[in-house]
Amino acid sequence: MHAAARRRSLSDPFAVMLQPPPDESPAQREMRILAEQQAKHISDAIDEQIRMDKTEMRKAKPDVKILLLGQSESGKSTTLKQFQLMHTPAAFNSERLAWRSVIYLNLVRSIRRILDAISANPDPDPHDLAFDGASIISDRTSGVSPPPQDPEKVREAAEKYADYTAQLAPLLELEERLIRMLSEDDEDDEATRLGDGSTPGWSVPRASTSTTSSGSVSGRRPSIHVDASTPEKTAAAPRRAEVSVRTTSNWKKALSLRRDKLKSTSPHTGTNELVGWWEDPEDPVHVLDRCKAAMTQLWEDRWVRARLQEKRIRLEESSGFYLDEIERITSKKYFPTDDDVLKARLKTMGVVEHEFALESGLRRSKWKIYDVGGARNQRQAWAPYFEDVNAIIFLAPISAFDQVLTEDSRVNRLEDSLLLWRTVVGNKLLANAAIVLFLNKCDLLQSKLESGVLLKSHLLTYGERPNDYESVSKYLRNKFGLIHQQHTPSKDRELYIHYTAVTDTRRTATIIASVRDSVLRLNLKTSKLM
Ligand SMILES: Nc1nc2c(ncn2[C@@H]2O[C@H](COP(=O)(O)OP(=O)(O)OP(=O)(O)O)[C@@H](O)[C@H]2O)c(=O)[nH]1
Ligand SMILES: [Mg+2]
Repeated sequence: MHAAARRRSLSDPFAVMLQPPPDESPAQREMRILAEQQAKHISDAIDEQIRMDKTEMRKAKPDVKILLLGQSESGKSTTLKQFQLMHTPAAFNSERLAWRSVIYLNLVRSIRRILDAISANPDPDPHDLAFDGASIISDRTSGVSPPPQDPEKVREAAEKYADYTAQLAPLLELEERLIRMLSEDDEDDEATRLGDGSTPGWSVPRASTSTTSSGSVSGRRPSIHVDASTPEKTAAAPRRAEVSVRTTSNWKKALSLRRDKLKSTSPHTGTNELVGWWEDPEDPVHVLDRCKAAMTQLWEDRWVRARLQEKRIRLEESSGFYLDEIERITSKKYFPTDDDVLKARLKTMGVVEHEFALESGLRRSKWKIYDVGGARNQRQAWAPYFEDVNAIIFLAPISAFDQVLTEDSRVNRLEDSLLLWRTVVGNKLLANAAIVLFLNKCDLLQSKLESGVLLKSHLLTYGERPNDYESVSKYLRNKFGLIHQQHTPSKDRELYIHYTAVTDTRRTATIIASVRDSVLRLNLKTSKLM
């Protein structure tokens, strides 16, 4: 309340009572004026405090709350990285070095996938089916036993496998070490509590870890762990399971700060000096450097490529693919580029919150963006965030039409995306939220179609339509659009659809700017209506 409004009028009985007495002496008058001045001073201070509190409150409340939704590997965290690159580049840069370990881990994992694939006695791994883009149709008919093998070929395969495994054994040890490094600041009880990722304790917003644009973390400690939660990922081979991260900041900090530990005592001055990580004999880069030639040989081996093709393993289309750049990635002074960081794959567990200040025209707005885990056992954590969200960015990786889910190899990824989309757009809590659909991984869709993979083999309703990028992308756009139209609880809600490849910085920057403007425009319209 303003001070003037608190001053009492003469009709106020208290004001009448407080009127100066008619026989007031000059000394009394002076005292009274002083007291009134003090009271006014206090009253003004209170008013100022209230005004400041209001401003603070306005500051604390984000203008826009956005949820990134979509199945696992749809590109949610990559989209968030693009927001960071555009709006908090300093924070992105400060975390760049920490991504090195994830990139190494992705590279080592690709090598292990090849070794598994060429193994003479392969251990059937449902992840590989999901990973290599095996179609749901071919999976369902794969009960046929393989033709009898030529003994000479079997011997050759066994020799090759033994040879490569011996040369690359240090990499397999390095994989364990990298996982340990990434989870070093994890707490035992936390890791246990996380369990299968469905513990109610962290599935509600309150329990989420809050990260700000500058990368600071508040709330619970993060944890990175090998996700052995899904049925397929049991005792078979925990190393095969994907490495996941509950939050993104502490591990980044821990690995960036590792640089500070790299001090050596100078032989000349006797003082501690900061040195590069490559001077640290324990750094993973040395193992990678030693295995560089064997890795390159393995990846370029035509016999190996033929085995991968037989098993329909298309590593080039997989997440965290760096095999074409072994030389650069394993060099001693390797420093991840923007593209390397965007390509790095680390599965999200739980919900991660990021804040951004976005400029649009002359207006600066505060955005909170929530990145969630998209795997099936993560989805129950989404609903508590629906309530007052302003917009949803839903990512549907349309290149995945011939792939199955990692967590359930019976389910086609496109089918899962369509069902998930239907649930999201039909949700009443989201009736007032703007819906933005990213038909993502368009780059992969294009190369997949060009390599001859037919959409109609996986999506029967596609029929005899042409199998080119234009026709397929348009068809899928219409399919998603129609589901929205049929299931939306508010008929006049606008749907914004974009064809995206969120690893492409230039293209995504334009799309993000357009999303920002649409969301702000809608927000303004809604607040005027209220
Ligand atoms: N080529 C290509 N790769 C992409 C694209 N979008 C994402 N990726 C890659 O796909 C992988 C998975 O992306 P993420 O952003 O980690 O997926 P997510 O949706 O956060 O997955 P969860 O955390 O498991 O829910 C990463 O290695 C990305 O670099 C794209 O449009 N094109
Ligand atoms: Mg993620």
